[in-house]
Amino acid sequence: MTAVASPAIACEGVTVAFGDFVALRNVSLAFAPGRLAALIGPNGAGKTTLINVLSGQIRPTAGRVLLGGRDVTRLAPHARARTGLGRSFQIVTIFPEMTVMENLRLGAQARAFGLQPFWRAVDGWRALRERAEACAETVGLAAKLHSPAGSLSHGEQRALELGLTLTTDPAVLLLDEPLAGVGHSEIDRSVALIERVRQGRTVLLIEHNMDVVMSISDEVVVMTGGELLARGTPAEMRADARVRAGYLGDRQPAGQPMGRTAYA
Ligand SMILES: Nc1ncnc2c1ncn2[C@@H]1O[C@H](COP(=O)(O)OP(=O)(O)OP(=O)(O)O)[C@@H](O)[C@H]1O
Repeated sequence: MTAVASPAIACEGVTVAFGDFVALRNVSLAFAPGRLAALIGPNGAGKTTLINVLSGQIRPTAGRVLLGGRDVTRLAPHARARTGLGRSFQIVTIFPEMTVMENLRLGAQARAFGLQPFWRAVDGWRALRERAEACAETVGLAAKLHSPAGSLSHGEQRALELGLTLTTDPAVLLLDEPLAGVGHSEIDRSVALIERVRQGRTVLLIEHNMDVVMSISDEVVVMTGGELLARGTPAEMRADARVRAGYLGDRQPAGQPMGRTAYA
């Protein structure tokens, strides 16, 4: 009998209600290791809510979340981070007056040790510094290690944000609009960076830029009104009549962002 690998991350029957409003209704999804999937859909479709459920920021009203086959539904975000899950947020969450190194070191510390004092760990400080340097190198900020984060361009700040998600070397990365606010001149560089960090990882990202979604994704998941509408390869989604009618058709000129997000 052939062994079937567990999905890297999955949710089963997830429903999220905010009072009377149902933001997610019975959503089941599984992502195979090493794939990059994009979550698309109009504003309010439930994309961020789903990412929040997967990362532990929101406890679902019903359903469960599995990480590498293990039920993590009741684990807090930092506990999930320690089991190999990284996430970024729609807004940049770095400390502008701290240097790139300080941001990364603090990020590594918070994720690796939580509220525990890091100096309890053997060689904790050196390990944090080395991890921070490696992350800076990966996201192309090695030359800016000692620059205040606030002095970086927006694209570089996004790169730093991505670096922060890598401090625990996560197997699964959840990225909420990693290109939000990145100007045209920096998009190619940011996309190349995502391509680099996805190596050896499973990535689920929310993105409104359809050109980027169609070029980097192994698969596309389309949501609307808190439910799954369709799922498939970029080519399949382009050809899907329901998806075309809703998002990719005449209403949506090629290359234009979908929904609210504007690109400078
Ligand atoms: N904490 C909350 N309390 C009440 N309603 C919420 C809460 N969080 C989200 N919602 C609602 O749930 C719905 C889904 O929101 P969500 O942010 O998941 O959508 P989205 O697909 O990520 O949209 P966008 O592309 O605009 O970010 C929206 O109608 C939103 O107003």
